[in-house]
Amino acid sequence: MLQANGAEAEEEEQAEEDCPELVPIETKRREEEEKPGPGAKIPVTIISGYLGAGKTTLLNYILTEQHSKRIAVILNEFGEGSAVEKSLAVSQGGELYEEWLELGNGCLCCSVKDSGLRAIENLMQKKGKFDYILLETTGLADPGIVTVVDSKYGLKHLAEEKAGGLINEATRQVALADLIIINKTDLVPEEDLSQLRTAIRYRIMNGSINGLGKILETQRSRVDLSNVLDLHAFDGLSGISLQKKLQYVSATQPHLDQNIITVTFEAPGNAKEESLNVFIQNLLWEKNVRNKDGHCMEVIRLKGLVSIKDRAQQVIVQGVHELYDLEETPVSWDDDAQRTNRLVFIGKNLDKDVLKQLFMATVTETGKQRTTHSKEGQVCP
Ligand SMILES: Nc1nc2c(ncn2[C@@H]2O[C@H](COP(=O)(O)OP(=O)(O)OP(=O)(O)O)[C@@H](O)[C@H]2O)c(=O)[nH]1
Ligand SMILES: [Zn+2]
Repeated sequence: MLQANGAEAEEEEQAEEDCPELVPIETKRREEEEKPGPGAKIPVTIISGYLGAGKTTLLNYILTEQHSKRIAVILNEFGEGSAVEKSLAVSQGGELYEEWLELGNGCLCCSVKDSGLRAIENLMQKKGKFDYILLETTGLADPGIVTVVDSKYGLKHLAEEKAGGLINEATRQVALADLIIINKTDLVPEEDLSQLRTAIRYRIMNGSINGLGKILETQRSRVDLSNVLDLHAFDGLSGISLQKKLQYVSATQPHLDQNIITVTFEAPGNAKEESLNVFIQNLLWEKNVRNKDGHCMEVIRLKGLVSIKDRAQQVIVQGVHELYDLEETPVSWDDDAQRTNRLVFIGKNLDKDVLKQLFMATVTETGKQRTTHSKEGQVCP
């Protein structure tokens, strides 16, 4: 199923010539590593997983947890909304060496061939400043090595049907992972967890190149770091390099689910908390917000940095399917500066103008929360 045919094999060879070897393995001992020789390799860990599963939470945990490792992070971004993602994701201080990489809404294999690879190369030039490179890819990107799975929505993602009987993203991510982290175990009862475990094991056995993914369960992505950073321990077993994996995937699967798009915008002003909640609930719970064609918008993932009226602190909005949170950050708005709300929506049938207009209605004093694009009493399927 995942075998390359002749033409694809040629493409693979071509790609291999273009791409410097990225083999993520061969961690040297600390002492040996102090003076990195020409052949020294820095392990690359790719954190994959469906939208909102907990990848950034895992990155943040790794970056803030006490450990003696020097880690570089490349975090992919969502187009213009990158400022949001950065402010949500960056852990301050430390001696971390960070380099930001815009992958747009793209997939990893394309990105690794152009800007992604260059960013990694740039990091390689700074060899000696860090021991590991971590790279986060979006849920829709091609699979990597550590895959984070959402306990609450994982089964749904694994079961999603794709046109033409193609393997869905969630399944590919799980099948290709060296390490699978079942996260958010706090959100589900044991029966659900056990069902998810079974489904994942089944996918590993049946859809896999390596078939040896290790499974861990976490809350807030708190995993024993040796499991994440020392993936070379598993690699010997999988017998296939990162680059090969990416090529297998790019040769056999369309890159992204075309129907799912990202919409981002910025808007000035202070939102009224109650109106903001109604806006979000209409989108995530009622699902009664329609685009210009009359199709109901389906938001899979929502994140943003918002300004709420009478609150000094910046507030982060996080939504994953029907669940959402408004969380005050320790960061205060600069009094003199215009407060700017930044929002990122990922989903189907999204319309930027409509979303922005509805959001703007929550920030104007007179704005009534009235969605001209929702039909009374008619809920989307
Ligand atoms: N209840 C619960 N929530 C969690 C857990 N881990 C992460 N979250 C929340 O889930 C939301 C999404 O987490 P992120 O780490 O941003 O997910 P992500 O995979 O990086 O998301 P994308 O980059 O948008 O694909 C945030 O609101 C987190 O606080 C957990 O173990 N339990
Ligand atoms: Zn993230």
